[in-house]
Amino acid sequence: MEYRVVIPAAGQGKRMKAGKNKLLLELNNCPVIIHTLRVFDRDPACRGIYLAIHPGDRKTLQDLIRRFNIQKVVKLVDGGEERQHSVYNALLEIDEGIVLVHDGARPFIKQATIHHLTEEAESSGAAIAAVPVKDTIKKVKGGTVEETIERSSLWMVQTPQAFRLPLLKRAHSEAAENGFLGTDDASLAERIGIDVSVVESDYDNIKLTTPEDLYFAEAIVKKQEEMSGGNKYV
Ligand SMILES: Nc1ccn([C@@H]2O[C@H](COP(=O)(O)OP(=O)(O)OP(=O)(O)O)[C@@H](O)[C@H]2O)c(=O)n1
Ligand SMILES: C[C@](O)(CO)[C@H](O)COP(=O)(O)O
Repeated sequence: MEYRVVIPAAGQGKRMKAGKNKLLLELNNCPVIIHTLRVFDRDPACRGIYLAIHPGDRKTLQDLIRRFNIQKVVKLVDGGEERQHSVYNALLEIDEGIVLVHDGARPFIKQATIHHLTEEAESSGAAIAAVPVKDTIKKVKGGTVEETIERSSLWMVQTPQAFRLPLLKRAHSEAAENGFLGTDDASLAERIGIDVSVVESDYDNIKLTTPEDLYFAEAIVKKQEEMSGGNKYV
């Protein structure tokens, strides 16, 4: 199932405290954003990458895309103040088909998950990657436990999130009209009554958010290289 992908990459990485966009940090001598772009660039089903960027990173990203021979970036779009604005700006450049939204900061997404999501979005309209919560989750107020939340129905939501394009455009435009800001794209669809399917992903698909995530990322890169004899994208 062919698709196009929006990759929001316009953040500042404040929680990473790297002093620059965390997507430019290197894992195994290759910037995080290139790891992410390569997964889609090497997927025959991907018909185009729409990258939302901070204007200050444009030249750097153009150079990296050229240096690492990434072929499928159709457009570098200026991002916005929040992730949601960045995604919407890129979305407006796409006209047809199934669209995925995938964080630039999640470099370990697997092609199998992408394909499962695109098929699910084609049949149901909207599908997200997620994994079951492993820890016990409690609601805390003022330092005291209010409630232990039943865990069996709790999932940690990731990206990619896949949609039929008109549905996601409507979800974004209605959110913008109503001043609603969500932390993911599915929440914009949920609020206008759209059912969102869940596709079970894996725990390697981490988002690089805080400094300790880099230790996990190094370990995942190493594991993937060992498993694939040096080529983690096959
Ligand atoms: N205005 C923004 C904010 C975030 N992102 C992107 O959305 C993804 C997920 O966001 P997050 O991990 O929160 O990244 P940052 O916003 O960079 O991090 P922080 O919140 O710590 O500043 C990242 O690929 C990030 O580049 C974006 O395109 N535009
Ligand atoms: C979209 C997301 O990655 C799903 O887990 C997440 O919600 C992004 O949120 P953040 O606040 O930008 O980390």
